[in-house]
Amino acid sequence: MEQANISSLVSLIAGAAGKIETYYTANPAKPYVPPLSDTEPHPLDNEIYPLDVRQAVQTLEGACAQLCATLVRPNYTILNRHLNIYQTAYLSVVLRAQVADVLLDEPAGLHISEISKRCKIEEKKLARILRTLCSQHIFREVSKDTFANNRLSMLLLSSDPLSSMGWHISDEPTNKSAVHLADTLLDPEWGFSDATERSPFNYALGTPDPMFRYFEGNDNPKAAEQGARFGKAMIGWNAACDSSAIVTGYPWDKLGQGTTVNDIGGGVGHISMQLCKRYKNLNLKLQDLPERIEQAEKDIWPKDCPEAIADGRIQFKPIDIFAEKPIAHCDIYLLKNVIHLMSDEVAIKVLSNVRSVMSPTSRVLVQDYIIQSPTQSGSDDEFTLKQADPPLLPNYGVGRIRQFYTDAIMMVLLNGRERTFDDFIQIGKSVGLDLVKIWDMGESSVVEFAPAVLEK
Ligand SMILES: C[S@@+](CC[C@H](N)C(=O)[O-])C[C@H]1O[C@@H](n2cnc3c(N)ncnc32)[C@H](O)[C@@H]1O
Repeated sequence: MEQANISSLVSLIAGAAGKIETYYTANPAKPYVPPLSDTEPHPLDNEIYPLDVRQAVQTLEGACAQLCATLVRPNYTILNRHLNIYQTAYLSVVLRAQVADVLLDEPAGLHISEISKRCKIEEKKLARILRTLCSQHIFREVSKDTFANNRLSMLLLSSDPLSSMGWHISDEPTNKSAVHLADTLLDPEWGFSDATERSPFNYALGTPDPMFRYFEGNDNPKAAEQGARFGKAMIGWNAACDSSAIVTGYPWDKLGQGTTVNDIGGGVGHISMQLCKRYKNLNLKLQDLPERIEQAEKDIWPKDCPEAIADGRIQFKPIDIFAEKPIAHCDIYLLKNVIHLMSDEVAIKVLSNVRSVMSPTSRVLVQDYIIQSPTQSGSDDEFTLKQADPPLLPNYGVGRIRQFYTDAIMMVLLNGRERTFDDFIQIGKSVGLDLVKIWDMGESSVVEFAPAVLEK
């Protein structure tokens, strides 16, 4: 009779927790793990985790979840999963009512009557919502009916870009579209279509425009506001998922003076700007839809990186990647969190447009998740990501769940998808690109392609 391996999971948890604690205690400025009640940032909060610490975090989250799923009665667990919907609904309320902002600079907390007055939500209802979130370690009930911020609720402040991502997920467009996922998939016409404009987003919002077109906001101020909010949201996403790791995880400094990097679908240029500031050998080009490029050129870069404009190290050029070719003969074409927006058919079209303007020495860098299977898939090698040790699921289970949630976001909003290693090889092959290397960025990965060598 096969038995669950409880003690191995417990020791994985102990080992991973110890490793993370050591990482904190080695920090010279604040050599301790801050308590949840602390509202001051810790210097490590926005540091990119070293790979071994990242793996410890994934092991901790994966093993805790696997241990609970194993030991706790199944009907407890499944019922709680169904009830998760209320966490999203409650987060939406506190974001919209800006509760964290109201509690800012109130270390002793505020009585619910005062919070209610300032947030314009009925007192007893708001208390129930806050108490539920406190029980999930978001906010703190200091004494009965008096609430304060804590380490987690500080990330709900309207000034924090992650709160923009919270709005994007818990409100329109994501939440409303996700509610219609089952309807869309069970619709005999919509469910079997890979067309971008046949996604649950279009089903739910009743618009024929793909989400990013909709975000351009033509005659629709609400959509334009959501689009601008999304630009900020991506900054929060990148910080939370360490996806800026590409800034230090790829050998940019080894590239020659004047290397041109075209950040295609680069949004307002959050990554380009970091590359520009850090590596003086790089010249950047930023291409995105007109609205984003205008925001970048007129608003963001003059404020945050005027020196790049003065030195002519940044070029802004709008593009519709579905219909146009990018600027030709760049050394590097970076598509970060862009290819996953697309079905295979569209991704092939976009990448073949890129391929058609590449020089023989150009490279394409695609940064997305590489989907890992929950079943063992041979041994780790230079082209695969490290698998977890048993009894953990080989893909770390809940420890790497964001790869699957991001895949869900793509399906719901755009009929896009995250891809496996084999999917990437296949897509590359079909447009004349050969795989050079997989760069493990801790959570997502960078797939480097070069023009395929033609066989004589
Ligand atoms: C998920 S965001 C990624 C932004 C940025 N690369 C990053 O990782 O922070 C996708 C970007 O693709 C852009 N995009 C979507 N459709 C596009 C199109 N047809 N042409 C050009 N850019 C597009 C969006 O405006 C958005 O900035």
